[in-house]
Amino acid sequence: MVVLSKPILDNLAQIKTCKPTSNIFTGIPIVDLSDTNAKKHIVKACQDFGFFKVINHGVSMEFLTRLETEALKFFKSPQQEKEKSGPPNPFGYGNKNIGPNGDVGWVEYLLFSTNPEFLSKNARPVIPGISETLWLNHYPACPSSELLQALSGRSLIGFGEHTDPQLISVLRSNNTSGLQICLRDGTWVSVPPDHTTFFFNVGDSLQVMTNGRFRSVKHRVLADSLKPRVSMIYFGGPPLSEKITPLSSVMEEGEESLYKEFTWCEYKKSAYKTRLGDNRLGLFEKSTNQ
Ligand SMILES: O=C(O)CCC(=O)C(=O)O
Ligand SMILES: [Fe+2]
Repeated sequence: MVVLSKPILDNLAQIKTCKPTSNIFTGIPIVDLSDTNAKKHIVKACQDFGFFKVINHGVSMEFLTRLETEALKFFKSPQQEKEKSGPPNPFGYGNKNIGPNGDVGWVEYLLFSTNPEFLSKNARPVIPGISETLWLNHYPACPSSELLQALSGRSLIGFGEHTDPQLISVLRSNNTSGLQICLRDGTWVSVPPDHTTFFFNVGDSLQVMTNGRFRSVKHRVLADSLKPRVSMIYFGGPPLSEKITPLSSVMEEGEESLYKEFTWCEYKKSAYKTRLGDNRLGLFEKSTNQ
């Protein structure tokens, strides 16, 4: 019998585990930004999967490695030091608790705003007029053989299943696996990591703006017990007061919106009251007989 020490049991108590899947997804659409047809490939990928990987993006490896090194430096600092940058409310350091409604994961993170009032004078938003957040995640490797044994082959959930509420998310990670996406048929598949590329995923707002043509993809992260994973995600969302409605340019004649009208501010407020895995868009869907 394995007798676990109290701190390890405390660590495990609230964090969910799941059976690791060996389902490696080899069909991820790859968009080459140097290809003149890149736009077409992006649209198809957003329709089919809500997910794609970008190569030839022009961001230097040296810059990405520097960012990763700085992120790791922060996450390796003493817990007390890190806590001084918390809570993540709305920006700062968070540990295990994700959001205010009881979601927990094997993850610590740092949330930044790119809002001008928080930025140094040398920094500027990536897309002016868009509400932007940067999120750094660190999924530590399993700290002890005791915990590893207690898991008995199961994986700790690093970041539980969810869709991103914004328009688009751009993710770069180190070469540790963990990210999984849910395909249309409900199968979870693992995305092979690639530290040289960026992964893009469609968020809820873009699903609404395309009246369901683009798919806000459900995803999650399983922690790797042997290697830490570090990821950085840029979330581009609408401005706060913006109404989220289907774009007239994508609608066909006579086509009705599948969603009730709402602003990004209303959506954020409503999402804040839900759990990570809830279908947040459900509240804003029109019922079929409306
Ligand atoms: O850390 C990752 O790889 C993805 C995390 C994620 O989905 C998120 O922060 O919304
Ligand atoms: Fe996400």
